[in-house]
Amino acid sequence: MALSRRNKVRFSRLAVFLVIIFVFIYFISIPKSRQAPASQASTKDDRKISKRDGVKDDVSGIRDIYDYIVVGGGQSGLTVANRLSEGKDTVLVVEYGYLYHDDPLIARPWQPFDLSNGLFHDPKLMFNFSSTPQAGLNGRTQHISAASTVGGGSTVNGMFLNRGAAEDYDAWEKLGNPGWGWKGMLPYFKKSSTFTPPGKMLQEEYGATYDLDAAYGTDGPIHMSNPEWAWPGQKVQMAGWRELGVQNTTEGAGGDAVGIFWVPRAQHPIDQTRSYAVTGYLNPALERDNFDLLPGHRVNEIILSKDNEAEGVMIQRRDGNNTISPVRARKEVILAAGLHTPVIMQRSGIGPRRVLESARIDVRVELPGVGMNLQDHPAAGLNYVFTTDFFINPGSINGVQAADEFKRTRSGPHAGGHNAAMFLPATSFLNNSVEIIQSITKDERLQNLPHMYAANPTLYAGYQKQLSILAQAYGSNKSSVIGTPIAGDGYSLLILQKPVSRGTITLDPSNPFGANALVDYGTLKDPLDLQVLIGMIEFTRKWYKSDAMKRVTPVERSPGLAVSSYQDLEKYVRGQAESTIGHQSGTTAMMPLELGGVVDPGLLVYGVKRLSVVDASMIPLVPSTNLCSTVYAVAEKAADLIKRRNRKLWGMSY
Ligand SMILES: Cc1cc2nc3c(=O)[nH]c(=O)nc-3n(C[C@H](O)[C@H](O)[C@H](O)COP(=O)(O)OP(=O)(O)OC[C@H]3O[C@@H](n4cnc5c(N)ncnc54)[C@H](O)[C@@H]3O)c2cc1C
Repeated sequence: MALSRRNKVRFSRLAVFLVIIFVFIYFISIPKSRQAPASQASTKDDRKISKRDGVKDDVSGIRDIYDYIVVGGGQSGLTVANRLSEGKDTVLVVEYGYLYHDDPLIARPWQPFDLSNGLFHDPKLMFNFSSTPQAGLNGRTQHISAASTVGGGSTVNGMFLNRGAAEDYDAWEKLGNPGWGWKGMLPYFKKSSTFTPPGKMLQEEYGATYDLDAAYGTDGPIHMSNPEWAWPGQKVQMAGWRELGVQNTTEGAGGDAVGIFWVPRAQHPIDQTRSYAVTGYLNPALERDNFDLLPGHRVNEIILSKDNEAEGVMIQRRDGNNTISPVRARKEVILAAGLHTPVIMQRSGIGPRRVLESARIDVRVELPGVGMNLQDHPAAGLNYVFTTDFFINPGSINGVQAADEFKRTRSGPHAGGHNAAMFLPATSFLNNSVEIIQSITKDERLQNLPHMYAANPTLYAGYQKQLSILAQAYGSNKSSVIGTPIAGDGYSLLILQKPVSRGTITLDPSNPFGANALVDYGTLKDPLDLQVLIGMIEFTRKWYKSDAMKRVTPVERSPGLAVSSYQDLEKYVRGQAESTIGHQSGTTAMMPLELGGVVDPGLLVYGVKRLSVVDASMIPLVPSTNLCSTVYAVAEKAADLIKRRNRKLWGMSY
């Protein structure tokens, strides 16, 4: 039926009116308390968004429904999203941060050679808030070290791409997770990486070794390589450790991550630029029609059906617009929001009853473990000056010369930083290791746990199971409890790899949707962690006195040799140590429900259908290593598990 012109005008006015009414009713029906404030970002928006079609500016550019929605376009999120979009399934990644494709500091963070002011602390790339006061650190708060940009931690991290020892992953299996031991993880370490062996100079002059077959892949998305360059001081430092009985390990990435070994960097071997989730996983996915990335948007909560099925997510722009929009997922909602994964679950009514009730959130699924079991790698430092130093050393580099050398040769200090490390078993440096091992499983440990553990016996049960595994690890010479970079300078960063203290991440009950998460690292709350760090300080002082180290005539600047009694060292560590090196993990642990676990070995959240977790928060017990390559392997394995179960459910879609 043809409409007259006047009727056409009337009809379109009516349609516009109805749309306005609908939109108005929809948005006033979303309580203000479920909206985030306009922006929590402290810096101006100077992002550079790729013009590629898959990068969306706004919800108007995305579909109403996707097969998969990935919450968080950080390291694990991009990895999983790439693999899930390999076939025909549609995938949306919602990421709070922005995409900075062309930032030269991301590609080569070593250019200014001052990381204290550089990439790690660039506010545009990071979440900018602090932890709660840390009782174990004299009440000091800690800067949260977590990325908020596309690529997440892989965009900002130190590019040190090591792996834990086989026993670290076998511990995950022992915690009730078949298939997650070293044997189950190795194929995914390999799948995620392409390894280029160290060059002739590193091998001949510095003794760099590797074992290609035992450890590496040759066609994965992430490059692992070392520039043909090292600090001369590193040789001396390694010789000093050898005097104290520490052995060299041929290959640290093949399950034998104990002793002194060379560590490849997440670096492209040709141009020495960062190889990360954006270059390895995002860029190829952006070529596909079935893949969309929505940066600059925050997922507030998961949409749950009446019978607790994850149907989609509620998303909101990060900058200045309080509009909240739903997006639906046909197959699965996948949480990859790192530090914020437990908070998103809690906002959605999934978590410990007391936490949810204090924030007046309806309890949809009571899961006591959500936000508990927080682990990181706390670190303390010793500062020395080498009065007979080498040229060139990290303190003496001339930025202009180094930049010029890099331009000419693609080598020198600007070609890349740390490339060697030492990881030590407890028995190799602690005088009282037997006493410490015996005390690990004692009941006194329970007194140092976060008060929220008291509300649920499963949390205690899980922790006690972890302690029994930790006691074995502390007694094993194939598992390390301290790691330290071998960096060629006089700063010794001593990193505790197997803490027994635990922390929590919870929403702020006074403003669950708007305020920052409450992050309590629980650092050094348990005195056992302190004992181990102090034991390592003493061992490190011995090392500075070794014949090899005498060559550089080291003089201790801090804490200073006058600080030598246990009490004085305790004071020093509590006043100086840091809670985090960006390794927040464990808060939605993969463990059985009766051990306070949150996800099953398929990474599905207990009590919720079609909701999984794939980021570092699924780690039940933090491995003795920096986490980047572990996160890639977990996410690769997660993608296989997710594809497999959905293929069964939905029939072959590709
Ligand atoms: C400064 C720093 C240095 C590090 N150095 C090293 C190193 O040298 N070697 C190493 O092996 N490891 C290192 N790590 C650790 C490693 O990079 C991380 O463990 C890893 O990247 C974590 O990956 P993820 O996927 O779990 O989380 P992330 O990569 O942090 O991803 C989470 C993403 O979710 C987004 N997000 C959060 N909330 C929301 C929301 N509500 N809605 C939408 N998106 C959201 C965030 O913006 C972020 O991009 C470092 C980490 C940091 C922070």
